[in-house]
Amino acid sequence: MEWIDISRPLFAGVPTWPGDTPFRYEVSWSKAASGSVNVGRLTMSVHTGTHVDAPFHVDDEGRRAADLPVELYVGPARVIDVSGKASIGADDLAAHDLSGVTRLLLKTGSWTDPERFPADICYLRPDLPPFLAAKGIRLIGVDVPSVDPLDSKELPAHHGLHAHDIHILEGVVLDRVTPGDYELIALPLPLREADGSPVRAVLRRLANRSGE
Ligand SMILES: Nc1ccccc1C(=O)C[C@H](N)C(=O)O
Ligand SMILES: [Zn+2]
Ligand SMILES: [Zn+2]
Repeated sequence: MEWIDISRPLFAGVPTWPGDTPFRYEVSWSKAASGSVNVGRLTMSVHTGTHVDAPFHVDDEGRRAADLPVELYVGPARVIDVSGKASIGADDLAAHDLSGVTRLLLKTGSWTDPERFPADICYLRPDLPPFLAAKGIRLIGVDVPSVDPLDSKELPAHHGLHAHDIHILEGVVLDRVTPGDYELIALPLPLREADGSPVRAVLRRLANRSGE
């Protein structure tokens, strides 16, 4: 089985959260100047492209990127299609059998133009975190830049997920991914202070178990 890259490419001009630090890569020391190598430097918000939020993003006492348990970001994951909805709550997932699922990726299809930051996205309603926690889910992934509405200041989904110890993966690309069971790798960098981290996220199909 092939690995499917579900990461967004990072380049100058990659869509970023309005007002946040633009992505930049520059060769700070060129091969010509150094006589031996090109050496690059990155400037970016950690919430760019495909990334994880660390609890410190919404909680001053919360864990930083380097404290995130690697086990959470490697292992079986279920991809489900929830496209065509303005938001997702417990009702929307009631028809899905999520027994045994610890990592859940929601294909909302609501970030349609990868070249632009979306104007409107499918978000998670406040009744979703307790529902997911009751199912045993520990990691939720979405194909949009946030689990909350883009204009939200209170961030109920971020706080609700954090309160239920469910970790957040944002900005995955699921357009080419068929719903089903996969092996996921989406490891954060060991950034000691950071409130999140870019990740390289990949999926590999697992042998079919359920009929989904
Ligand atoms: N970059 C920002 C700048 C200002 C305010 C919010 C953000 C965010 O990134 C929030 C988003 N819910 C996120 O976790 O990615
Ligand atoms: Zn984020
Ligand atoms: Zn977030």
